[in-house]
Amino acid sequence: MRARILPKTSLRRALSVLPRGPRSPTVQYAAVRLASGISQRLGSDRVSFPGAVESAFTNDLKFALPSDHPALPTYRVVDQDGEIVDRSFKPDLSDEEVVKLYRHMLTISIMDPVMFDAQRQGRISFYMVSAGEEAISVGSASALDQQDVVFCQYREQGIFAQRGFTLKNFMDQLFANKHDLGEGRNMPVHYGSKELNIHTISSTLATQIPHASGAAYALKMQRINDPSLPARVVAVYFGEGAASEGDFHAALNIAATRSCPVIFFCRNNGYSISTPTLEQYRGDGIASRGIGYGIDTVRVDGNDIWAVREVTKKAREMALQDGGKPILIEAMSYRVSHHSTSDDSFAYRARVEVEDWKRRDNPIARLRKYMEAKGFWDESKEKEARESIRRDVLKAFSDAEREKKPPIRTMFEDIYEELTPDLKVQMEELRKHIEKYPEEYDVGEYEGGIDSLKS
Ligand SMILES: Cc1ncc(C[n+]2csc(CCOP(=O)(O)OP(=O)(O)O)c2C)c(N)n1
Ligand SMILES: [K+]
Repeated sequence: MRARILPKTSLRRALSVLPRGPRSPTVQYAAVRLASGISQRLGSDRVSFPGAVESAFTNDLKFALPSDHPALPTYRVVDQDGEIVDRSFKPDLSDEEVVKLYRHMLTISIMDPVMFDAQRQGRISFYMVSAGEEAISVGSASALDQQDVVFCQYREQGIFAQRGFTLKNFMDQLFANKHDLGEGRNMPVHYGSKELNIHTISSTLATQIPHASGAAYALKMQRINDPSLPARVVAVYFGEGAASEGDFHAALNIAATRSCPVIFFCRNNGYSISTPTLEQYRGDGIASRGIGYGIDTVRVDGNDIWAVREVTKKAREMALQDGGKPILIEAMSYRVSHHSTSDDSFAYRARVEVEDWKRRDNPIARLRKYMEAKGFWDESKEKEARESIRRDVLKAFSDAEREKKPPIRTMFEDIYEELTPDLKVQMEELRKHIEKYPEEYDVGEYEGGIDSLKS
């Protein structure tokens, strides 16, 4: 007899009728009994294992094969030619709002090569561009609430731009000047903004993912204690390479078991530095992992800003249902650029592959074609937009480059509320050292020079 497979949701449904919050052992056992009661009614055996209460018994010895499961489809609304392919789609933005999104994508794509070249000229120490991924960051950010909490990896400058990070904010961080919100302590591109609810980027891959689950759990608990608080979700971004880290798995599982309102947003761009996805995994991308952890999952065309917006809007809605739950979005794209200024990607991929991709599809060109077809964009508007953005980028660049670095003293601050006696001694040692070797240190670059080290 072939066993009947029960809907996966039945245990969850059984648990959902029970009161929320930590459950007593008796309540937990009741939920398992309830769920196994459902399976008994459908005619399977009487015993059910606590680890698989919804699994029916079978006499067929059969291994589940990945090939039995077709790859998850990739949702899209607008195709490469800017044509709407989802007939049910209704744009929810005015023409002016669409232009705003487009300008944010353009801004990033104009700032990126300027700063990449600035690194080559030795004017900043490092840079990473996000060419080909502008729709993912701008589109998803446009579907979040400003109060939602965001964790980024490092290739999501479009999220910062969309949430209100200005060109000055970008440049101040890149030049590590005295206006940098991080006081010059991080490598370039490791932005963060408390005001915009975006946590500071960390170089250490995937650490942001469990942080995001924890933050989502905190939001959920705060709202249980005070239901008048606004409903917020956490959105966390990472590459498919970062999803090979243990932190990714721990984060998904804790979010699933604790029902945390977090959107896991994977940018699958085909490469983790030099490692192509073919060598990174054998399963159906990152989406299959979400499903494996019991998380509602969708795959989307990352070059289609409309599709990215639609799935993010829906994901946000779902993440707030039933008291909160995690969602996974896998956005497919292609990393058009080198990984960073420290990489030459033609050492591991063919130039023709990249050229092919550029010709075939591009998120900015796609939205431009859409806007032109709708009749609210044309060549002269494009030219004006590109020129004015380029002017703004160069102005912010030269303003930020001219500014002094933060006071040297700031390197001792913000660890403790006040400088500890030990830190005061170290600061004094540094001051004496600089005074002893004045030719070795150009303290004039730093706000306040050596005086900031006086206690
Ligand atoms: C824990 C850790 N391991 C390795 C690295 C080195 N590293 C930096 S970026 C990167 C590739 C990550 O690729 P992916 O997550 O797919 O993002 P993408 O760069 O493609 O946007 C690696 C291996 C790191 N920063 N941290
Ligand atoms: K990647």
